[in-house]
Amino acid sequence: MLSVAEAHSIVLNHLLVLPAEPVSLSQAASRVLREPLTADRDLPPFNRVSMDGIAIQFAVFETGQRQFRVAGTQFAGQPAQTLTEQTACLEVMTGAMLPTGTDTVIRYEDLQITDGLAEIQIDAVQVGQNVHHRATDRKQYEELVPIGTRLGPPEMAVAASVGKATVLVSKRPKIALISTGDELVDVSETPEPYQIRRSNTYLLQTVLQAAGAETTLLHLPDDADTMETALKTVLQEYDALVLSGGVSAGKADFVPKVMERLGVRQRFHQVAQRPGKPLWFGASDEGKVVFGLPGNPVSTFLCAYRYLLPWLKASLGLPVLQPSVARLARSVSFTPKLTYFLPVRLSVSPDGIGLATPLPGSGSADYANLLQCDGFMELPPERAEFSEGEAFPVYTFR
Ligand SMILES: Nc1nc2c(c(=O)[nH]1)N[C@H]1C(S)=C(S)[C@@H](COP(=O)(O)OP(=O)(O)OC[C@H]3O[C@@H](n4cnc5c(N)ncnc54)[C@H](O)[C@@H]3O)O[C@H]1N2
Ligand code: MOO
Ligand SMILES: [Mg+2]
Repeated sequence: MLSVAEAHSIVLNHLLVLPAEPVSLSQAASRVLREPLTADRDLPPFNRVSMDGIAIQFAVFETGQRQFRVAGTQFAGQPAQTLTEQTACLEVMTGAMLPTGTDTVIRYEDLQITDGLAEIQIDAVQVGQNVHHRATDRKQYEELVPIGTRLGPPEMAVAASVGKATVLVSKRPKIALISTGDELVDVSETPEPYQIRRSNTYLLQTVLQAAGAETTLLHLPDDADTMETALKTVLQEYDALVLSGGVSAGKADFVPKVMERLGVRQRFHQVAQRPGKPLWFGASDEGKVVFGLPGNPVSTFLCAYRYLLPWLKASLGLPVLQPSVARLARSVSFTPKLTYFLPVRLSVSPDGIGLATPLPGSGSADYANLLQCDGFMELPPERAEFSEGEAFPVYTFR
């Protein structure tokens, strides 16, 4: 049976190829850049006054002069004025252009202005102080944000400041999230005693939307022909399908068979792991990708976090999620020769070390257990005993 690392690597060999599309900047938050952002002007574009006060010529201050006649006021949003009389000054406001003929700004806090005469009350003045000089942050044409960056708050601010009203980004992958199972009813329905409400697709939607996918929720019964007919259309309309349920050994587990009929070639079925052993993965020759996640909710979640999310991030050109490392807060035994994804609660010990406390629970159908869970610790298959204090990788989702 395939190892976790082998399955992960096969999944990452089937990334989506996403076209680029222009979107207006107001719709671009969290999208992934397909063009670099470059400075259209120097940053800052002019010598910018950075404190409210007066602008003077430093050479005059150096001669010992402390009183300067106020010759006018330079506000932000105006072209630069010129100080014609060298021994005078101009009042200047933060964000204004530094007036021509001046080079230094003294704050109001360090002055007294009486009857149009400003008296400087400090001696420690540096030439050029309180001026944010043109091009000191970045030069015109310099690349500010490279291709492949996700547009977070600073990137959005930079895009706006360089005039990108429209920005080229990766198209969001269209992913269909499909629950399967005759026992499943809609969230709005009252289940019969033999039914439950479907929950996996809501879990999947939360994982995938946050990472930038456009998702649609669908449901199919446990009937191979109905599934085949419906999925034929779905495959044409979406970049990828994520099914939950119908992939293990039951008489109503039709997903692998239906996918084969639809020309989606199986790349693997079953991974040496718990939970999630029945995981199915396939791709069509046209590049459509299908994840068949095991239906038990904890398996669905683990597989979504360990395989689907890295695949989506890599398809978007984003860094694939890296596990953190924590120490086991108590010893654990697990004898099957499978990678064991242990649900844990994370905390920090008094000496600053990350601690993972195993959560008791009744297995992979116990989705209520996830409410207390911060992540899954990945314990390797070749061992059965894991001692308190040993460190292992943890995939966290909080
Ligand atoms: N003989 C074997 N039986 C099973 C095996 C096995 O290897 N041999 N594997 C077990 C494991 S591990 C898992 S996990 C499940 C996987 O089952 P399927 O992927 O075939 O899923 P279903 O049979 O359709 O459902 C399993 C379970 O999950 C519930 N479910 C399904 N979808 C949803 C949903 N959208 N929301 C909430 N709950 C859902 C479903 O009601 C079932 O209880 O198979 C084991 N069996
Ligand atoms: O993946 Mo199954 O969830 O081990 O029960
Ligand atoms: Mg089944």
